[in-house]
Amino acid sequence: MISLENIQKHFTLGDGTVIKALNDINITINKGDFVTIIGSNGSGKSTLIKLISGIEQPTAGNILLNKRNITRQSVEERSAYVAQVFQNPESGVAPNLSILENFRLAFLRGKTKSLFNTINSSFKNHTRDKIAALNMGLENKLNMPIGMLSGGQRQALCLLMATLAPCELLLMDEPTAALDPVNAALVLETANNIVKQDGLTCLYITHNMQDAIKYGSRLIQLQNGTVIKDIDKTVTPITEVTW
Ligand SMILES: Nc1ncnc2c1ncn2[C@@H]1O[C@H](COP(=O)(O)OP(=O)(O)OP(=O)(O)O)[C@@H](O)[C@H]1O
Repeated sequence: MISLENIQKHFTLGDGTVIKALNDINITINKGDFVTIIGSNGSGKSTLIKLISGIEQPTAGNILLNKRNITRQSVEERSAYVAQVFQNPESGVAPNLSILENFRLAFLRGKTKSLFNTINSSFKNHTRDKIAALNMGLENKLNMPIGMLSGGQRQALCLLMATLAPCELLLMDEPTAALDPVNAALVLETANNIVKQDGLTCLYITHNMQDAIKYGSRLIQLQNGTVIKDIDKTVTPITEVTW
């Protein structure tokens, strides 16, 4: 589905120092893959995700989506098929808008925002049902500003919102880093269910060894900007992960 061909990403600092964040990455991610990405600090995980979402552009190499070259496409253009959940639950929400209004904005991703004020009862009921499935009791707080919720509650909603509009690729960069273990597990289970139900392709960065073992159908390990492991977990189940 998505291929990274001979990807390099270098950052040049103010003093001329060049940081080689990614070196000659060649990966093909197939439709339906749930790829867990691990690696030590600075190994290039976030940079890889940013290249796929379009936040960063590669220094060299190409990114192909269904054989179409999207290397120079903007984040906005890619938002038609890429959904992203960030590490910080503050990101990706408008804190002063209500839960319902945030869901409306998410639903309108890639469409005209002039439809923002057309929240009808059907949209409200649909949103309530989706949120009720989280079992967090948030379906009764649709008019509450989303900024008043806890980090875990917000992150669970971010995940639902990210996948509200049709998308093919879900990118998650340490989505549970700011959460306690109970909320982290809830968010990951929600993600896992959405990925399976909607048949999404997913890239998920984690520093948590247990999560790296438990979630995903494939595991990629980066080190110093290169891929050092690429394991199909459906063929070779993993019981241990070392950084
Ligand atoms: N905008 C930037 N400017 C300069 N250097 C950068 C920039 N973004 C990333 N880097 C550098 O690129 C390398 C890879 O960074 P990246 O954030 O991708 O690593 P990571 O594996 O996600 O790390 P972590 O686990 O700590 O989040 C690091 O050396 C980092 O300092």
